[in-house]
Amino acid sequence: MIMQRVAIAGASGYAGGELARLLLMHPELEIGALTAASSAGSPLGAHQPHLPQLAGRIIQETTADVLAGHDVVFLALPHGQSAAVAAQLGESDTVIVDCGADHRLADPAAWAEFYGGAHAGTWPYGLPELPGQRDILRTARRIAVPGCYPTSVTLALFPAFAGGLAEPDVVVVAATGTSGAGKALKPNLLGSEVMGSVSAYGVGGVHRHTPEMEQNLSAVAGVPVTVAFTPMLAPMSRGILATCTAPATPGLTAAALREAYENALKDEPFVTLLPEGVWPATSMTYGANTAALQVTLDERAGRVVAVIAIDNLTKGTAGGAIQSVNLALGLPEELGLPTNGVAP
Ligand SMILES: NC(=O)C1=CN([C@@H]2O[C@H](COP(=O)(O)OP(=O)(O)OC[C@H]3O[C@@H](n4cnc5c(N)ncnc54)[C@H](OP(=O)(O)O)[C@@H]3O)[C@@H](O)[C@H]2O)C=CC1
Ligand SMILES: CC(=O)N[C@@H](CCC(=O)OP(=O)(O)O)C(=O)O
Repeated sequence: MIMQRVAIAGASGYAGGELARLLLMHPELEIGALTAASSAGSPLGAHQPHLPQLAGRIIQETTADVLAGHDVVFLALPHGQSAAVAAQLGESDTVIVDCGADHRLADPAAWAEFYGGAHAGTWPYGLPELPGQRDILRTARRIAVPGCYPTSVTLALFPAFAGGLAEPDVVVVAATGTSGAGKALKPNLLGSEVMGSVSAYGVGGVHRHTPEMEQNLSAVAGVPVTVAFTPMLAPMSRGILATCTAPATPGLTAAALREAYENALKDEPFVTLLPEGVWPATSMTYGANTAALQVTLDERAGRVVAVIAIDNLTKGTAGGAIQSVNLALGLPEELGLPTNGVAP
């Protein structure tokens, strides 16, 4: 069997480390160059000690020359850097996968409002579960990996909007772990600030993932969907738990809602609709490329309520990225990806 060679730019970071962990388990992808910035020249084992199989590999500079000659290049770099590196790589048949935000948004005005600076362009969106998206990804040579919160919220609500079961007025409250912010030291992420406390941040419609959620759900609904999004920081390293609600369309019953979700998700390998009465917890999805989902109708408030858990680094970044790459390379979508979590 001829293995396809894969480079990871940003290998010393959280997303790069999770890509490497998963790629070590992939039967048809082999890890080639590992690159970064300030850590170039040092062994990967100094930055990702949980990956002994790669401990002796030396991290290289992130240059077009080092990344050339691979079948797939994952860019797990800060916003702005991935567009710059992708531009240096130029036109090629290599599958280039941006784990950052640079190529996710279709609307340059939304980019300018939430990120600022020049919009790099729009690449095929790496969420195979979105209706119609699998076929697009099968021929894609550029892939924009969704943000971690948009992955969770889109998976939680797309069955409701695809079935015309909810009004386009979404409210999301979601808690995330600290790894979502990356490895660099940030004052609000010091252990003494995070331990034993849950706090809201990015309140009031300013979080940069808001337009991405609206983009995804509007495409499914066929009308503009607004999302009122409140993120929260929870004292855990990994995980997102998102509670997503929207007004139910008149006449919707709990049974019809459940049936619509069952039908929409029955063939999805990485979205589990939990048995009725079982509610998602981040611990169910730790290290798995699986989203754990539950839905109900709040009949008193007249709202669809969907609760979803993902691992932000697995389904929310690296696992979702490899799932899309499997499609782009003509491999089985599930190949090499863990579906089971770790419990307790
Ligand atoms: N963490 C998460 O849950 C998620 C992250 N992402 C995205 O993945 C990307 C990486 O995030 P994350 O891993 O958390 O971030 P980290 O801060 O943990 O890692 C950043 C990585 O990028 C490297 N790097 C920084 N600047 C440059 C540069 N100029 N040239 C080359 N390499 C550079 C760093 O290298 P060095 O250490 O040598 O400086 C490091 O390897 C981001 O775009 C983020 O949006 C997406 C979804 C979720
Ligand atoms: C705790 C924390 O700060 N979390 C990050 C998670 C977002 C993330 O990782 O998203 P990108 O893929 O767009 O980088 C945040 O809210 O900005």
